[in-house]
Amino acid sequence: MPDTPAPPPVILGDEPGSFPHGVLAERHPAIIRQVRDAFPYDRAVHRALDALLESCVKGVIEPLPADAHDGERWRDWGLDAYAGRSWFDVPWLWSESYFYRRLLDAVGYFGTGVWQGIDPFRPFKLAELDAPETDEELAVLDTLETRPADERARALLHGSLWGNRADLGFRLSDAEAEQRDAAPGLVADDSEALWSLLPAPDRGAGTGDESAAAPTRTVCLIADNAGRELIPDLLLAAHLLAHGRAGRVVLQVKPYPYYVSDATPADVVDALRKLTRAPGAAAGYGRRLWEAMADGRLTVRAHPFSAGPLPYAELPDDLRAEFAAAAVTIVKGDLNYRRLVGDRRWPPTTPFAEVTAYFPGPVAALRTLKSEVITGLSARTEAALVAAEVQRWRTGGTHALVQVRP
Ligand SMILES: O=P(O)(O)OC[C@@]1(O)O[C@H](CO)[C@@H](O)[C@@H]1O
Repeated sequence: MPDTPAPPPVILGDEPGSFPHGVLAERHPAIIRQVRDAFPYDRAVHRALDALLESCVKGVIEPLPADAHDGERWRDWGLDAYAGRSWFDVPWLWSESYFYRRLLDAVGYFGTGVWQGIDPFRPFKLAELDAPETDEELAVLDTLETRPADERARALLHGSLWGNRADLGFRLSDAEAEQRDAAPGLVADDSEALWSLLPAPDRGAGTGDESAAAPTRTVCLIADNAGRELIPDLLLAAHLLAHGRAGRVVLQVKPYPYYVSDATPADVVDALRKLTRAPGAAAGYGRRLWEAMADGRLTVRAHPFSAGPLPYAELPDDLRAEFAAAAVTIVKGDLNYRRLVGDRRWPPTTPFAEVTAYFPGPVAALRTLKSEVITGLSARTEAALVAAEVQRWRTGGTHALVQVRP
């Protein structure tokens, strides 16, 4: 049997000065401060936030409270092995996920008191949804109305891709991120392979009702951020449904607030309301999506694994079966990319198809580059990026990719 080389090391946060270390040592304390200032929390919450702040920079990972509703799940996800160790010495992906779980505990999200179920990130998400930039982006839909369907499809795909820059956690530790111009061109672009997985029906042979053409084709869309990313994701979903490229879209969101701006079911509702109340063409998209929710062509799922600390190689059976049955699973964003390829120090030219071979069905990644993990670059692209930016291209959020494994 041929020897399979061992995969490269998993990323930890233990190297001072590195990007992952900065997230644990600086971004997490900043998130605690921001959340604390955004609500009139009581003394118990302030004390719990103080304790989390102390623990996450100087302390060790502590177990969940004995009565935690998801204690067993987190034990299955490795808590027993990591409890008592420094946040910096365990897989970075795991540390980050557990931080958000602990933050929700600290603010009483899972408790029985007054703060139960209150999203600590909601004020930031709403501010973004109401920002003039969001309205400007929606107004662009009016100019697309008269364009051919294929051109509209490509524009909406790019809208969804670049929407991934709208990540409130990222902007917290990189305040200039939004001002930096996006780099023209993608570092990898398999968008044609994506479209060939989702062919538009042949209009000549059709009944006139294009949406009837692909009744059985399901697209799974693993969403990332709420607001200015989720809206273009929903617009893309609406287009796929309306033009018969998909008969059904399953939108996977997080079951609870996570990574500051990650979308939850409540955020989907906010985004749909925003669309239906917008002027111009946007309202039509909103109305069609509303109807699609009602008749089951658009479903929202919030699986616990979506906010789990593990790579997708460890998908639970039910999700595995869902993705296996989909025409394609579209995986949005940086964190989901890390989970898809494994949060490891891959040489950038490692083939994307190789590292995602385990995925149960066709998969497409739409991501702006905001962390060090990368696969599937050509040697030429990597060399050009390094020549221009040393390693800054990996984390600056200015580059993007569409990678597909059919
Ligand atoms: O998944 P997203 O929203 O595109 O990005 C998440 C992110 O901002 O958070 C992580 C660091 O905390 C990185 O993976 C990335 O920079």
